[in-house]
Amino acid sequence: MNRKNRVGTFLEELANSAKKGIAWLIDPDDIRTTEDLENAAEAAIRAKVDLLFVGGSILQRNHVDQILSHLALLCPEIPTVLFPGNALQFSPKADALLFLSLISGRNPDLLIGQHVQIAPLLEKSDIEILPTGYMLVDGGEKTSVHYISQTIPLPNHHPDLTVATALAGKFLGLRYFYLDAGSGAPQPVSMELIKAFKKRMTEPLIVGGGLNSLEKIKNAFFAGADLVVVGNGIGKNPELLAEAKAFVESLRVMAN
Ligand SMILES: CC(C)=CCC/C(C)=C/CC/C(C)=C/CC/C(C)=C/COP(=O)(O)OP(=O)(O)O
Ligand SMILES: O=P(O)(O)OC[C@@H](O)CO
Ligand SMILES: [Mg+2]
Repeated sequence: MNRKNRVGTFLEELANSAKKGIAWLIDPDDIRTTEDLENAAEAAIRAKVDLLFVGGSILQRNHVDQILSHLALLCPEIPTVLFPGNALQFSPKADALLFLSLISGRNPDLLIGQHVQIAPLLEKSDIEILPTGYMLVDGGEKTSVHYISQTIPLPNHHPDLTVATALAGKFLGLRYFYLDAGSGAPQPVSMELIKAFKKRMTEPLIVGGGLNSLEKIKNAFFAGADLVVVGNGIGKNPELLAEAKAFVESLRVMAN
């Protein structure tokens, strides 16, 4: 087994420098034809996104495997990262897997259950495994993840709870953290929460949910997010990816 460490190294590099990254979350349900996928790959290459996340809370059909195989041919230079709502979405065709544990919740199936189901397959694959503390934050509205996970999100304005949760995750051995306000959240994760995390934690921080404008994305970065995930915002404004990436590039130039 030759397990790579490309995505983890990239995330750690972001956390240990002034560099920032952009991931595009592709919802498999939005990919209906080969043309949809070709267009997505072309847009990802044009915008120079750093990572392609693939997954959803639930899927209408499971063609994740096909999507990942095609993406590997269409844009081999952009790593694909599975962002699974459950073990059914696992595919060894991705470059990496967010091995999410929903540490903001108290649903044992999403803390350890789904993980046990998939562990033997993971051992046999050479996919990169990213042990990730996934923290759902109240984004002002109930989203699919709230409903599917049947958990209560962290309050968006009580940083001590988020920091305590992240610290517990770190002491359990989790190496990456994801603050998510949920897909399409009216209010993204607050700058206050992101800043509080970054003040106490050195681990890479992924932030997503409701980041549907350049201003919101910038705020997440200014507060300290290392990698920003954008999903639904792209459907409404296809230029958002390129704009966000251009902003990230300008920070890179300033840092050098
Ligand atoms: C480790 C493995 C294999 C599984 C564990 C899975 C866990 C813990 C998941 C946490 C909870 C969860 C359901 C996360 C899903 C996150 C996700 C991919 C959200 C994407 O957005 P959607 O909620 O599908 O958005 P739309 O409603 O816009 O389609
Ligand atoms: O679709 P959006 O709102 O960008 O959210 C992305 C992702 O963080 C949701 O889990
Ligand atoms: Mg979805």
